[in-house]
Amino acid sequence: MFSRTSSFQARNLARCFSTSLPSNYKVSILGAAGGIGQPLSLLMKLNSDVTDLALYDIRGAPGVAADVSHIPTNSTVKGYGPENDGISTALKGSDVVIIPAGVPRKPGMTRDDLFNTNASIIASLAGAVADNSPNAAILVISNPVNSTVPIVSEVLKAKGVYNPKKLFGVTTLDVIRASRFISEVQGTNPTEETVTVIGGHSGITIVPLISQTPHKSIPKEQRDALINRIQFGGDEVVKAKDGAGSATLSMASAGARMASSVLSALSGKTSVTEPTFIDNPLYKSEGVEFFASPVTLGPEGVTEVHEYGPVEDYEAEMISIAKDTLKKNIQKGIEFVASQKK
Ligand SMILES: NC(=O)c1ccc[n+]([C@@H]2O[C@H](COP(=O)([O-])OP(=O)(O)OC[C@H]3O[C@@H](n4cnc5c(N)ncnc54)[C@H](O)[C@@H]3O)[C@@H](O)[C@H]2O)c1
Ligand SMILES: O=C(O)C[C@H](O)C(=O)O
Repeated sequence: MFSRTSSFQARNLARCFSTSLPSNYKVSILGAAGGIGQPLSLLMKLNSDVTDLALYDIRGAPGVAADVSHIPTNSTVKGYGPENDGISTALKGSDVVIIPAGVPRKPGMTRDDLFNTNASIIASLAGAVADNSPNAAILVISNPVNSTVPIVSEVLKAKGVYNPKKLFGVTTLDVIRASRFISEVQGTNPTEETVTVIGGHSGITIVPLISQTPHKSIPKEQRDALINRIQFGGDEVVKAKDGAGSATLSMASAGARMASSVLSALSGKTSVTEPTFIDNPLYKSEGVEFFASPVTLGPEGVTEVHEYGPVEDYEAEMISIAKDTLKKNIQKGIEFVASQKK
């Protein structure tokens, strides 16, 4: 399915410059009027690879579109609601579809507690993507990512349009948190810190590989606290927002970074390596169908899935624990779609 490499030494963001082709892409955002959707719409309006921005939400998208459309960049913006089958028009011709639609956590909830509400939202949006933009790259932000990505995959399979090279669970927020948090501990510049984060996107399934950074020798107590903060960074924001939702602005920044990498690779301008939660060939023999690995992106989506490389014993143990939880989360998504067919 994908090519693979035997080890991954490069940092999370390796860019190999090739030809510079003009880009001309349509991007749709589903859930565009939400806490993530609005700043993400703004950031995609600022992306020069985008010429057509379609904003869809069950409420409020035309207003967001009117607002963002006044920014003088080279793209047109249109907003769509559910009336007149707005989602079909929004999706038609899309090269990239970004999905932050769904409910966020409140204090005391896990991401898995969102499953009952978000699973059906995601399944229905995935069906619309399959019908209207089957060749688009799909970036799933809605939680629980460990289950919503398998849901999208099952829906696309049922519609006969599944391309595993173009389905991405967005785990970039874990990556940017890792850079920020490690720089706080080490007193360094966060823009120069890169940490490979693998596994999934919830608590113990988030595995930052500190041993592959220049800071592998930080004292164990400090290191454990750092890993815990990266794994549970989402809870920090949920607690601070005190019932008003979860991370939106940092998430928009992370989502825009991932979307920009995908767009840049689609155009053949750059080949970028980013960790992302994909239908992963590397761990299927262990029963783990999806796993976030560093992935090189190209004009057809995923071109290479990288092994995570050498890790220390404590990290190997974390990876093993993450895989056990991931198997259950993935199965839950698959079973949800199967139950809808009955
Ligand atoms: N992957 C990550 O790292 C990450 C980070 C932060 C948040 N999230 C998740 O992203 C999701 C959105 O978070 P938010 O803070 O933007 O929530 P929000 O409530 O502010 O916005 C969600 C938006 O989705 C819209 N929506 C609901 N059902 C829809 C449907 N069927 N079609 C189109 N739009 C629909 C709502 O109208 C709303 O505007 C949550 O599930 C949250 O847990 C993921
Ligand atoms: O924590 C959440 O529920 C939102 C998001 O997944 C995050 O990591 O911030």
